[in-house]
Amino acid sequence: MLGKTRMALACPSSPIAAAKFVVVGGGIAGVTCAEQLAIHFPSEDILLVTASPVIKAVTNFKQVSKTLEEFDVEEQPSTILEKRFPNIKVLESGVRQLKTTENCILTEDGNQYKYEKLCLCAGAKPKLISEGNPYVLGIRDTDSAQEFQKQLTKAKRITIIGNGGIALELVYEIEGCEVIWAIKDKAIGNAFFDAGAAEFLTSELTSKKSDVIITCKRTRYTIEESEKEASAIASAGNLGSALGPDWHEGLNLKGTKEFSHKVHIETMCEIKKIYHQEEFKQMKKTSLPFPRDCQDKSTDKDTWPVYVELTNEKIYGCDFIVSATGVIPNIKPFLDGNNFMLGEDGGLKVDDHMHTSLPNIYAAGDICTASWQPSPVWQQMRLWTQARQMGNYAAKCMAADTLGESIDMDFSFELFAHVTKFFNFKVVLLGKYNAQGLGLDHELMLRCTKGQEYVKVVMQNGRMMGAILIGETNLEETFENLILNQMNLSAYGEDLLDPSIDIEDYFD
Ligand SMILES: Cc1cc2nc3c(=O)[nH]c(=O)nc-3n(C[C@H](O)[C@H](O)[C@H](O)COP(=O)(O)OP(=O)(O)OC[C@H]3O[C@@H](n4cnc5c(N)ncnc54)[C@H](O)[C@@H]3O)c2cc1C
Ligand SMILES: NC(=O)C1=CN([C@@H]2O[C@H](COP(=O)(O)OP(=O)(O)OC[C@H]3O[C@@H](n4cnc5c(N)ncnc54)[C@H](O)[C@@H]3O)[C@@H](O)[C@H]2O)C=CC1
Repeated sequence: MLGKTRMALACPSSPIAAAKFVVVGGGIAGVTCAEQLAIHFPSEDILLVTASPVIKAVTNFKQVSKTLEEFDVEEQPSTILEKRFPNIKVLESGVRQLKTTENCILTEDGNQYKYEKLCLCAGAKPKLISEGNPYVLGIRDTDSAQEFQKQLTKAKRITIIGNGGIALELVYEIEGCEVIWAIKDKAIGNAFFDAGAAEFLTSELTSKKSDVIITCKRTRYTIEESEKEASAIASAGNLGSALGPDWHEGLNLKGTKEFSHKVHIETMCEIKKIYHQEEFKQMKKTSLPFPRDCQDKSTDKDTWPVYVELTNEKIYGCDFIVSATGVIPNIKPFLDGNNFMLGEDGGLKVDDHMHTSLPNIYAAGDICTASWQPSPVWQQMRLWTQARQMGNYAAKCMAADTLGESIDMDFSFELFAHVTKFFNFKVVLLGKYNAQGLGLDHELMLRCTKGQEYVKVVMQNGRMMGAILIGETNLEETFENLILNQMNLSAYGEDLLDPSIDIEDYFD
C-alpha cells in the first residue's frame, strides 16, 4: 500500500491510494521508465505495478557509439530497485482493469490506484500457432524457458515453427535432439536478414559447433541463483518479463541423444494440422523419418506423441513443437471500456511523445506501436534495446508534460541499431538493413568471406541507408556515421567495401 495519498478524486470503492506517476510492468521498459521518473521527481512517489516478483534492471550501461548501446540485464528482487530509488514503490500484482474515466487502475489483489500520469509497459505474449495445445510451447519468460528445457531433456525430436530470433537461437543451441525446422520463407532468419546472410550462416549449422566463445558488443543477460527460484515460482498463471540476450546460456539445451546439431530445414511451408498420437493412428497416415538426404522417402518406424502435417504435405512425428512465431502486445487487461487506438500489429498506438490515444496514458516497449513519422532509417522492432529507449523517453515526456516543457524526440530514434549474436557470430543491424520500405529503388554492395564475415550495405541515390555486418568487421561506427550524415558516397563506389582500404581513416 502506498504511503501517501495525494489526490482527492473519488474512485467507486475503497481502498484507494494514489501516486502522481504509475507505471505498469517490471520489464526493461517499465523499470527504466520508473527509474527516470524517480530521478526527475525525487519528492514524488512513483508506483510500479508488476505481475512478476522479479524486475528487470539494466546494469553497466555503455553508449558504445552514437546509437549502439551495450548493457547487461539482471533479474532482481523488486526490493533492490526500491533501495536504489526510495521514492519507487513496487507493487507485485497484476492490473486487471483500467478505468480511464476515473484515472485509476484495479489490481488482482482488489485494490485501486489513482494516477495523474500512467505508463503502460506490460510487454507482449508469444503468438502461438495453436493456443491451449499441451504439445505446443512458446518461450517468453524464465518459466516458459525452464518448461522448454525440461521437455527437451526427454526429447528425441522436436519441430520448430517460425523464422525469427528465437528459432535462430534454438536451432544453433540445441544438441542431442533432432530438429525439424519449418519456415515460411526461402531462407532462414527472415526477421533479421536477407538470403545472402542466411546462406552465410546456414553453413555454420552444418559445421560442428565452435567451442570458442567470441566476445562481442551485445547485451548480456544474468540471473542470480537466488532469484532463479523466485522467478520459478513467479508466474503461476502470470506473465513474467521477456527473456533477452543470452537467455539460453544458463540452460542446458540438450536432448536425449549424443550428437551436436541435427537440423532439417523445411522451407516455404507452414503447419497445416497437428495430430495427437491417437488421432494420428486412427487416420492411418504415415510420417517421415528424420531425412538423411532430400531423396529419403522411407517411412518413420517410431511412434511419437504428436505429429505435424506441413502445407507441403510432409508429416513428421516429434515429442513437441516450439512455436517461435512472434509476439502479440499484451493489451487485453487495459481494453475493457477504453477506446485505445491500436496499431496493425495489435499494439497501443503511441505518438512521438510516447502518448497513447487516451489522456494521460503513455506506453513503452513491446506493448506499444510506434505511430509517429519515423526517421527514414529507423523502424520499430520488439527488442530489448528499444524497450529501454522507449521507457527512458516516455519518462522524459511524462516529466515534460507535467512541467509544461517541450521536449525533442530522443536521438536513439534517429537510426535503428541492433547488436546481437547468431550462430556465435556478432551481428550488427543498422538502419534499413534489409532495404525495408525502399522498394526496388536501391542497390546492394556485398563483401563476404565464408566462415569469417558478411558485410552488406544498402545504398539509395548514393547514400547509405542500412547495413548488415556479421563477424568482427569493425565497420559499425563508420557505417553508423555514414548513414546518419547521409553523405553522398557515389564517388567512392566499391571502395567502400574494399578490405584493403582502411575505411575509418577514409572518412575521418
Ligand atoms: C526468448 C527471447 C529472447 C530474446 N532475445 C533478445 C535479444 O537477444 N535482444 C533483444 O534486444 N531483445 C530480445 N528479446 C526481446 C526482448 O526481451 C523484449 O523486446 C523486451 O524485453 C521487452 O521489454 P518490455 O519491458 O516491453 O516487456 P516485458 O519484458 O515482457 O515486461 C512486461 C512486464 O509487464 C508485466 N505485466 C504483464 N501484464 C501485466 C499486468 N496485467 N499487470 C501488471 N504487470 C503486468 C510482466 O510481469 C513484466 O514484468 C528476446 C525475447 C525473448 C522472448
Ligand atoms: N537476438 C535477438 O535480437 C532476439 C530477439 N528476439 C525478439 O523476441 C521476440 C520473439 O521472438 P520470435 O518469436 O522469434 O519472433 P520474431 O518476430 O523474431 O519472428 C517470428 C517469425 O515467425 C514467423 N511466423 C509468424 N507467424 C507464423 C506462422 N503462423 N507460421 C509459421 N511462421 C510464422 C515470421 O515469419 C517470423 O519469421 C521478437 O520481438 C524478437 O525480435 C528473440 C530472440 C533473439
